[in-house]
Amino acid sequence: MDGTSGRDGSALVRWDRVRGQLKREFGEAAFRTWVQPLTLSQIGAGSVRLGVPTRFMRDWVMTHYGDRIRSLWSEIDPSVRIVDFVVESGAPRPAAPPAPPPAPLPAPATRARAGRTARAATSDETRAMPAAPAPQTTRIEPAPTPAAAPAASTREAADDGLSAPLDPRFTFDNFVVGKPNEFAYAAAKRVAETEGVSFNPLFLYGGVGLGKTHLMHAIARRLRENQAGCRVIYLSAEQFMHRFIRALRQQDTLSFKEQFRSVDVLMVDDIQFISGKESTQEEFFHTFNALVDQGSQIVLSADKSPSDLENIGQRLRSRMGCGLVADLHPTTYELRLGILQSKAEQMGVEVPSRVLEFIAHKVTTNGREVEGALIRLVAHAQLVGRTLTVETAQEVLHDLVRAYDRRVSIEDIQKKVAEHFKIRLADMHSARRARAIARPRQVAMYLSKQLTSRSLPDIGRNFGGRDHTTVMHAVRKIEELMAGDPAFAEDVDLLRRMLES
Ligand SMILES: Nc1ncnc2c1ncn2[C@@H]1O[C@H](COP(=O)(O)OP(=O)(O)OP(=O)(O)O)[C@@H](O)[C@H]1O
Repeated sequence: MDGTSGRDGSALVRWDRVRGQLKREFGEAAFRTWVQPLTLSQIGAGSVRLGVPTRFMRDWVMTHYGDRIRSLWSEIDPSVRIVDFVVESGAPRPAAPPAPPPAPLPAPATRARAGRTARAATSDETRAMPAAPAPQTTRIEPAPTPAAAPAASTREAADDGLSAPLDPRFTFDNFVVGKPNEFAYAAAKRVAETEGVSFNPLFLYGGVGLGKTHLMHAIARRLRENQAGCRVIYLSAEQFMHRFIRALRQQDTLSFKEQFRSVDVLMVDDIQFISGKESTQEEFFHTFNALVDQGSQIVLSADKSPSDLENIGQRLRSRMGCGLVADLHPTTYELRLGILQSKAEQMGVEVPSRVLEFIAHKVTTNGREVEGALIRLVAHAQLVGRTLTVETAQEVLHDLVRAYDRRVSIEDIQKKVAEHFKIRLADMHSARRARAIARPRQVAMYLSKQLTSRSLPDIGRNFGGRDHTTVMHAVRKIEELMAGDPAFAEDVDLLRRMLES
């Protein structure tokens, strides 16, 4: 890389064009938060180096915008094939808090998937860089095509062009196990750690963002690590279909069949994608049968159980359901908290436990959304130099919290608690002090504090005009009782889960 001639006027013009296009595509707010702080550090033969102010920001930009930045550079200057992101402490930080909220949450499937094609630079690549200060470099290269696949520097890359890259964060060690996913986790581990076939197929299913892809990647990685020579192919059903269509177009279905039928483990993610796509289903059905017959392992994931998949032929559905079907249930508070702790650790940031608890209470959908909320909060705090507090979280995540509060109201909580403890709803507002009445009322106040973002005085008003200190006392009392009495804690937790579902 020629650092001296690097930042000439024409390079800056090209960088401006890339930035202009990014702004049009991602919008003003995302641009201001993520693209504006990048600086053109160097440009040389075939590569561009961009400076990023923090490591966290580098990871986020690389995952969410890296591929697009690289392809825009290549469009404007076809000689550019590599874009490096380098943490440079001197790179500008945005002067003012970005308003509106910093960045869009990653759009469920597409953004996240696009991010997964990026890979961290290997130490060899980093050594090849000039001696310029590049302590934390991450590089985006074009996804290898079969013809141009580089000599494998990672195991994933070694697996010819068939397999999709594996996200290095999606390992068994990073998967948080709780009641909702313990069965799926155990089944996934069994497949990953058994030589030969376990359950065929293993079919993992569950709603959006509950960890199916994470488990699939973990299985593939573990198999490759532990079983040398085992050919493991992991790809999405969409990629399977595109490969099939390409083979049809190139009149090369024979080698397509050979490729897919010679693997030891075939893993196909989001199999619901082939709903209504009859030729792909037909081809997949034959591949499936051939692999089962020859004793290869198959692992599939979907958003529904095999029997509930619509527009997939009956015979394929029944084949898919004849191994082990394991579902991932919606997350609980504890699981979300565990996921948040694990993600914060992976991001290398210290987040106060009260903040993590706040997110786990307020963002109740799935792993992807809680992670998105955490990233957004940490990015905001880092970029505008604020400390991570519950108040910051309340402010930065206000849209998510509001959406949640619309779902659970104090009235819902009162009704559910009254029903559960068999007291009259009117007693939530009454002045009666008998313990049989006062305790459920305290539970309802506690849950109102946990499950809504209403203030203490506001909660008090909804309980017969009580004072905020009464609510505070109720919250403390219930926390104390829960800590000392597991049966009571379970009861309160059950109520919370019913309200959250
Ligand atoms: N139990 C868990 N432990 C750790 N991380 C989790 C867990 N569940 C979900 N996640 C995280 O949530 C995010 C979304 O998970 P993943 O992509 O695996 O979801 P999915 O079930 O495949 O969703 P989709 O159906 O949308 O593809 C990932 O970052 C993943 O690491």
